[in-house]
Amino acid sequence: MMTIEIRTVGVLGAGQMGSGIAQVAATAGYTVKLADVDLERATKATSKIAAMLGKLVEKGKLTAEAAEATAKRLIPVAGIADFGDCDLVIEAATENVDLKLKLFAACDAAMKPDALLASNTSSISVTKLAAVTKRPGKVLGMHFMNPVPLMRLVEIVKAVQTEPETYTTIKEAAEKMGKTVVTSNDAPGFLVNRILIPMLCEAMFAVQEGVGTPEDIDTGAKLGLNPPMGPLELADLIGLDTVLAIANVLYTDIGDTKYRAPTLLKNLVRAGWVGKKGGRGFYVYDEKGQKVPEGFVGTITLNRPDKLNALNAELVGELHRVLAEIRRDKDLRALIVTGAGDKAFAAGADIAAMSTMTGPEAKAFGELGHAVGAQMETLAIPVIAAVNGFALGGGCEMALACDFIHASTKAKFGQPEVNLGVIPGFGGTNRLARRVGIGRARELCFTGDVIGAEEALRIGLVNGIHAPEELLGKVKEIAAKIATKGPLAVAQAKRVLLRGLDVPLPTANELEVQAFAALFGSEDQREGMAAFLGKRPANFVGR
Ligand SMILES: CCCCCCCC(=O)CC(=O)SCCNC(=O)CCNC(=O)[C@H](O)C(C)(C)COP(=O)(O)OP(=O)(O)OC[C@H]1O[C@@H](n2cnc3c(N)ncnc32)[C@H](O)[C@@H]1OP(=O)(O)O
Ligand SMILES: NC(=O)C1=CN([C@@H]2O[C@H](COP(=O)(O)OP(=O)(O)OC[C@H]3O[C@@H](n4cnc5c(N)ncnc54)[C@H](O)[C@@H]3O)[C@@H](O)[C@H]2O)C=CC1
Repeated sequence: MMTIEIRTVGVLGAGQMGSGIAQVAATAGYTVKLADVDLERATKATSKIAAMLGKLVEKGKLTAEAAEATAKRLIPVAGIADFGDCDLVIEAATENVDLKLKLFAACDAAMKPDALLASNTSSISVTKLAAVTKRPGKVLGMHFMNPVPLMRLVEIVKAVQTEPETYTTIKEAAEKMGKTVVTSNDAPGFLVNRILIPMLCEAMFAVQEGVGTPEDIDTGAKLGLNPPMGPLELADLIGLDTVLAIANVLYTDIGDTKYRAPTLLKNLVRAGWVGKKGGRGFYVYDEKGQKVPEGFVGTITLNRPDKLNALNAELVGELHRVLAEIRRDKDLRALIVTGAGDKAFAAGADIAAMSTMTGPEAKAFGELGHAVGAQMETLAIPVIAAVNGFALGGGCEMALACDFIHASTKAKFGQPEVNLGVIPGFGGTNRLARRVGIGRARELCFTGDVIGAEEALRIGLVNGIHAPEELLGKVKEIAAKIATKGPLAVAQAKRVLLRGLDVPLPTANELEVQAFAALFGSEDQREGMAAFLGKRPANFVGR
């Protein structure tokens, strides 16, 4: 019996797997119709694939003509109703049996009678899916691996009903997409996940029982067993929701408790921490999907909210002590300073306390504030101010002593000391002039005017403004990004930028050359450059 010749492929589900399948199918010369829950998602995924093809052109792995022709073969569509002219539909929607049964019945109704229907399911019975269609002989599993464009395997799963011609046609199609095929009969988890999922779950049980940290488990597996990724890194890549769904199928269908999912996995999924695609799983990821080291970002919160975090001798003294401790902490790579409550970063030095101070007492207090500013400026790690409300007087000065400032849209800045018959005493006059220019600093210090976040952004006092509820998250993202960079390099950049401000340009340039050269020979310099050349993320250790 002849089976259909495949020209047009429908892909249902435009997530990480569906997008990859659409890319390799279009690259192989098939016309591809990509659908998701709506046209918008399918269109977004199509644009992402086009961007990915563009990257391959930049890297010289694909010609511009081939990329253009491939992109033209990719058509986002609104849904299953558009699959009428497809010769093959590959379903790659969320791993949920009820959903897939519904989608299979709908595809079957929309597709022409001789077209083939495959599922990329990781674990669900293909025989069960075939049984809800009127074409059970034309159904089978076509299990691609993640990331689809890079992984060479397709596991073909024969349903009980699959006709031999269906198998042969699909095998040829997979090979045309550049893949090697292995064949599995329909059993829970097929071949690859039957082996993989218990291994991933075992690694999670080890974390759950406190046997080792995720880092040690992954490093142990990578260096001891030689796979390219550790089991927990791989679970994060697959998606913890998908791993849980597969584990549940294995457990339910085989009925052996050795396949049960760890509570830790269930809890992570309940928390929405589904791995790399969601930004957090066993590890934390930035927007580019790069792993962000945790525990490297510290936060100091000025905590006296009933007085708008006004800086009295006790609070400034405590700040001085904590900063001295932070200087000795070899693990920290960035520090955030913010204020408690939702009204103030710090509304200045404590006016009640200052009102009774003698000249010498005021001098001592001012010197303590200056010492704190100098501590922040000379720490080897960047200090970022997250200004969540008023930053007035000494509060504005504390923020200015940080390397840079991000603020909430309701932040207010000012040096209103002239209203009290004094001037800034924690370094505000000079740091403000260096940050926003002498003219603006003079006006702010002479008038005592208080300015809003927009104006602070306009004059360069702050680097960015954010909705109040997003401020700390955004600043943490910036700090986390810095924490992924070479700590020695960041420290040298901070030092050169600070010291360079106060010396003539030729001297500043000399400082830069010395710092640049000093980094050569460090472990981090060797690692950073080797990682670039090896096309992998760098793992900096600060040595
Ligand atoms: C002599 C040593 C030299 C060393 C150098 C020191 C560093 C300097 O350069 C000098 C300075 O910082 S001088 C201080 C500059 N800051 C100001 O003038 C802002 C004062 N605060 C305000 O205008 C309003 O609270 C504000 C507009 C911010 C908010 O108004 P609200 O009506 O929303 O809130 P309030 O009801 O006023 O405030 C809530 C509670 O916080 C207390 N407070 C606010 N700012 C304070 C401050 N800077 N010092 C002491 N207490 C302060 C305020 O009194 C109130 O407390 P309760 O009355 O007990 O509820
Ligand atoms: N993540 C992995 O490493 C692998 C996953 N798979 C399988 O591939 C399938 C998809 O997984 P991923 O792409 O990782 O998940 P994903 O969460 O990245 O993508 C799933 C996509 O399905 C879409 N979807 C949900 N309901 C839909 C509906 N009613 N109609 C159309 N689209 C719908 C979602 O909007 C989403 O875009 C699952 O069956 C999974 O088990 C197979 C091999 C590896």
